[in-house]
This record gives sequence, C-alpha cells and structure tokens, in this order.
Amino acid sequence: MEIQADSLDGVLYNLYQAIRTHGRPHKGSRGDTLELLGVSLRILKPRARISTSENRGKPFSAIGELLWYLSGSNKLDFISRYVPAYRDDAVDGIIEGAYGPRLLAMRGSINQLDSIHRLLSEKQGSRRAVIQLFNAEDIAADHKEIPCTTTLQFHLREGLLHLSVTMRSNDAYFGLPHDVFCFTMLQEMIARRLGVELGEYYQYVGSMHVYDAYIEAIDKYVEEGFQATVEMPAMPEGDPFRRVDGLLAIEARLGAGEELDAQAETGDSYWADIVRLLQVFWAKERPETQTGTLERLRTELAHALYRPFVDGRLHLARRGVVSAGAPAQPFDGGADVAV
Ligand SMILES: O=c1ccn([C@H]2C[C@H](O)[C@@H](COP(=O)(O)O)O2)c(=O)[nH]1
Repeated sequence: MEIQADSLDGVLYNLYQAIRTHGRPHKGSRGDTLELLGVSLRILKPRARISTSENRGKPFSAIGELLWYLSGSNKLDFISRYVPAYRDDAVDGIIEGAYGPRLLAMRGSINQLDSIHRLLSEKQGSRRAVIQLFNAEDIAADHKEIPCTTTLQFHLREGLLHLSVTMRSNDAYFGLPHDVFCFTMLQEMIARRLGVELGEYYQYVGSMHVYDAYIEAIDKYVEEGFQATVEMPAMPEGDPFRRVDGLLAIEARLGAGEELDAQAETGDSYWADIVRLLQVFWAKERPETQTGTLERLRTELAHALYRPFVDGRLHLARRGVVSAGAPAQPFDGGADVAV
C-alpha cells in the first residue's frame, strides 16, 4: 500500500483510516496491535514534518530525540528526559539499539554521515549512499531492544536530495511522527551540507501498526479532519553539522536550569527558534516563572508556526499539569494536548 501526501499530517490522516479499515490483529512483542504489512509513505514537502493536530504535534520531544542522535550517545539519561518510554528498553542505562552511535561511529569508528557526504560530493548520482542502522548482530542473539529503522538511502537527483527510509517495524501512533521529524531533519541537514535543495521523503515499513490501546486515539485524530499543511522554514545555508556541538552545549545548559538568549547564542533565527522550543520544554523546571517564560518565548519566536505548541504548554502550565521533573511526552497516554 502506498500513501502519498504533502505533509506528515496528510500521511497520518490516510494511514490511520487505512489501518482502521484494512489492519489485521497481530500480537506484537509489546502488546496487541492492528497491523498493515508493506506500507510505503511518500511525503512531498518534508518540511511539513510536525503535526498540527491536537495530540500528534511533538516538536519538543522530537528535537530532543534528534539531538540525542546527533550527540552519538546511547545513554538513557539523555533521552529519557524527552521520551520516558525509553526507560522500558534500557539495559544498565544503555539503549542498545540507539541510532546515534551507529550513525556516527558504526563498529567503533565509521561515521556514516561523513561517508554519505563524501560519496555524494564525489558521485552525485550514486545509488550507494546508504546508512545502515540494523545489523546482523541485532537478531543473532536476544536483545531487549533493537533498531526499528534498517537503512536510510539518500538520492541526489537534479539538485534535490531525496531520502528513502526502510523500517522493519513502526508504531504509527507514537514512533512515526518522531521518526519522520528526525529523519527529514537529517535529510535537510545533509542537503545543506552538500549545498543542494531538499527533495521528497519516502518511508517503507514492513510492519506498520497501532497498539490496541491507541485505536481510539487514532479515531479521534481522524475526527479532527484533514490538517492544513504547515511547513517549517528552510534551514539556513551552510553546513548545519558545524552547529551540532553548540546546540548540544546549549541543550545541556538548559537542562541544568540556565536561562539564555537564543538569538544571541545562535546568531540565526532558524536555530534560535529550535533553541526556544527547547527553552519552552525546560521552562517546566521552574514552575514559579513558567507562565511568564512561556509568554516571553512565544513573542520572541521568529516563526509563527511554532506558537500553537507553546500555547499547548501554556494551557498545561495554567492548569498546573506540566511541572518540574514531568516528562515532555506522555508516552504512557494521558494528556491529549500538544506537548
Ligand atoms: O524508531 C522507532 C523505534 C521503535 N518503534 C516501535 C515499533 C514497535 O512498536 C516497537 C518495537 O518493537 P519490536 O518491533 O522490536 O517488537 O517500537 C518505532 O515505531 N520507531
């Protein structure tokens, strides 16, 4: 089955209905699901990577997960602050299937992002620009958690960088919005590093499923109706990977409770907004000033598309729902507003 749309929301809207209509019951390792085999997604405007729906817009935890990948870390400590559900997957504080070490130091040393950049700089039309995340070792012995994503293949055609992702398993409710966000961001970062434009995004999934406990939630999503296509602004020119260390340092300072001026720190409105979203997330650690901080960040945002997500946090803050130590992402269900 192929589902094509301009945006993540367009894909979710059609996919959720397809799962409802054609999905077959399957008992997965983590619970009962409705499943579709062999689903191919195509997103024509990969910058429309954040859902504008009531409860599938996850910019805060998705940015946290992207930074975790880019840090090369496999530590639970980092990611559990943004996606607490990882706690169930950790072995001695380590996520064995973490993408970061595999992307940046596969088999201890191979930086696969550098390989892609070199390959496509030298041979633009190459069909070899494949990042491997899944390894034979992953199923040779039993592991608590292994990568759901098998490969990322980049295609440079007529000045556009397209990305095909293959996944062995994808949770259409929780995993998919995060995966699309992180992989299309990586796609745009590599496009900028190569000095080319962003193309289309494809995701082929062996087992696409929704856990039974979230069937009602996907029905609710569909009832909201078709969402307008809202694109993130284009990433500024230049190599975004040069920014990674700086962004990680800022993230660590925010996590430690520091306040900072996003524009002064980044000198760029695109990345300043990304930092502001992190500030919105971390504002929960100071409940006494949280509402004021969120209101200030809301007015500082250079791009209006992020405001509804700040409003979601403001709504929670005013109700006293999001407080110090609370997760961004209620993976355990619960809140139905954008967090
Ligand atoms: O990037 C990811 C990582 C995990 N999952 C989901 C898919 C499955 O529901 C579950 C992993 O379970 P197994 O496929 O390993 O049984 O996590 C995703 O959707 N995306």
